[in-house]
Amino acid sequence: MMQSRSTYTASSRKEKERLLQGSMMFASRLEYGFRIFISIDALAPDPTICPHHIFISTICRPPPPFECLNSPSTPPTMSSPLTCNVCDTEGDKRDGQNHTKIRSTHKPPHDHTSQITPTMDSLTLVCTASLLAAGLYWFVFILGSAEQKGKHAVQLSGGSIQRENVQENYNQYWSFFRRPKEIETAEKVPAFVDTFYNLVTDIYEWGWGQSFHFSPAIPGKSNLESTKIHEQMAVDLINVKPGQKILDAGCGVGGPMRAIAAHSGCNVVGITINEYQVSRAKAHNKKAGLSHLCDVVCGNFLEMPFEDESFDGAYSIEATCHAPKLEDVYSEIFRVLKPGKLYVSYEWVTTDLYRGEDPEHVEIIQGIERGDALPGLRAFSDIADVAKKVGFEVVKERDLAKPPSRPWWSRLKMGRIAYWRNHIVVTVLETLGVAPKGTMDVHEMLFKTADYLTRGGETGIFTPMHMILLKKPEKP
Ligand SMILES: C=C(CC[C@@H](C)[C@H]1CC[C@H]2C3=CC[C@H]4[C@H](C)[C@@H](O)CC[C@]4(C)[C@H]3CC[C@]12C)C(C)C
Ligand SMILES: C[S@@+](CC[C@H](N)C(=O)[O-])C[C@H]1O[C@@H](n2cnc3c(N)ncnc32)[C@H](O)[C@@H]1O
Repeated sequence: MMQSRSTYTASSRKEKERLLQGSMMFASRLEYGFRIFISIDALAPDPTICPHHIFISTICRPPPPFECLNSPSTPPTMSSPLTCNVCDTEGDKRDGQNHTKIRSTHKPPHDHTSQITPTMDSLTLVCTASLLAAGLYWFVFILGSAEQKGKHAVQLSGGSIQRENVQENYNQYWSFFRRPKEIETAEKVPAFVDTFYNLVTDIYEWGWGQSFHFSPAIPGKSNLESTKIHEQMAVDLINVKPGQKILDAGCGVGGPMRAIAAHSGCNVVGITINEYQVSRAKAHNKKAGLSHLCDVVCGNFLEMPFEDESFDGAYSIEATCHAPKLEDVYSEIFRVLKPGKLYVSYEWVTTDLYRGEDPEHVEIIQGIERGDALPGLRAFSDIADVAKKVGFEVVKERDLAKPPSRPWWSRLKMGRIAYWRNHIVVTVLETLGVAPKGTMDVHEMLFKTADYLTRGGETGIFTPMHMILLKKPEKP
């Protein structure tokens, strides 16, 4: 960049050396404290500054403690023929390569310090780039991954849906709600639920973790620990022994399955309607070294591909709420359970505080149904009746969300700042074409759903953890 020019006199060269020394000292003093500002400034180049020397010119904005060789008594004008003390090119002259108007290096105040080039130039450039890269990495990977073991934001996909069809599938998902009769058609529900999980599975994993359910907050325990305790309680309730075979109806990506297998030593078979979740669950099982205890099948829990009386126990966590008719899934679970064995379910229901005539209550429940692919929430009082109807004995029934349990929705509320950050991450990634088109819409839907769920919890009209423990009677 520095070119020798025979037009320079010895004294001007000496003077320049002196200047260069002074500039270096000054700049090194400034460099440490100002680097960030310099870098930011440098990102918005002033068009009157020589583009080649932009960084250095910016460093030297504070007046230097020495005289400028080229500082003219009158500031240079567009027409004044000055010489650039960095590249020694005369003002207004174009070299066709690096400099548009060399005159611009003489923009007051003193831009002579641009002589610190090229080391400073590249150093600042490298530092700026590194800072930006580190910031971006931190934002997307560290902050962007709300749950430690979740997915990274850059991996967000539409599940088994091809990326160019994500937007269309999201629109289709909403069309179920625009035509309420569709949703009442029970046979269409599994496909609608499947579409939903293609759209949300990655976002759930990214922002929530591998267990797609709520749990009561436990003082002094992390979300991950509280979740595990809630899952282990389910298997403790069904009283199974190591080596026995248990069913996970609606297993998601298998967070509960792995916790339960590791805790109980049982063989867990999970079923989910969503093919993408099967592949995720299998990959997680393998990574956790639990493939020998955990198996996952893609299928409909309304008509399971399992033999009658083939399981020693069964559980479902926040999954059977997707069934258009609860008796259909309960009767299937009844069929595959061995006589005398237990089944526990954590159900999503409206509580006795829900009033169908209260417009706010209706709005909240509708909001929960639409954002969670539910064909219609049931009342807590219906659950035991359905269970008895299909042949189960009710052993225990309790809303695990009731005090002294701590609010399950506090995790949703605490995450609000994270949701905004996620919203920015998703917007950036979709705009850059990294995340498929439609991801922003799905994220926005979940964002609103989180609000409805919180309101459901705060008003007490809804619970996602109505626990019911059922027994298949022994054969007479
Ligand atoms: C049982 C079901 C799912 C329950 C929960 C696991 C999910 C319900 C709402 C979801 C979320 C809402 C807000 C999202 C946020 C905007 C995003 O940035 C990160 C992910 C969320 C936190 C997401 C995580 C999962 C939920 C809490 C239903 C479907 C029967
Ligand atoms: C909210 S997720 C819960 C997953 C898991 N129980 C957990 O807690 O992580 C609901 C699960 O039910 C499954 N599901 C819903 N309807 C289903 C159906 N008809 N057949 C099989 N699985 C179904 C979904 O695919 C999803 O895996």
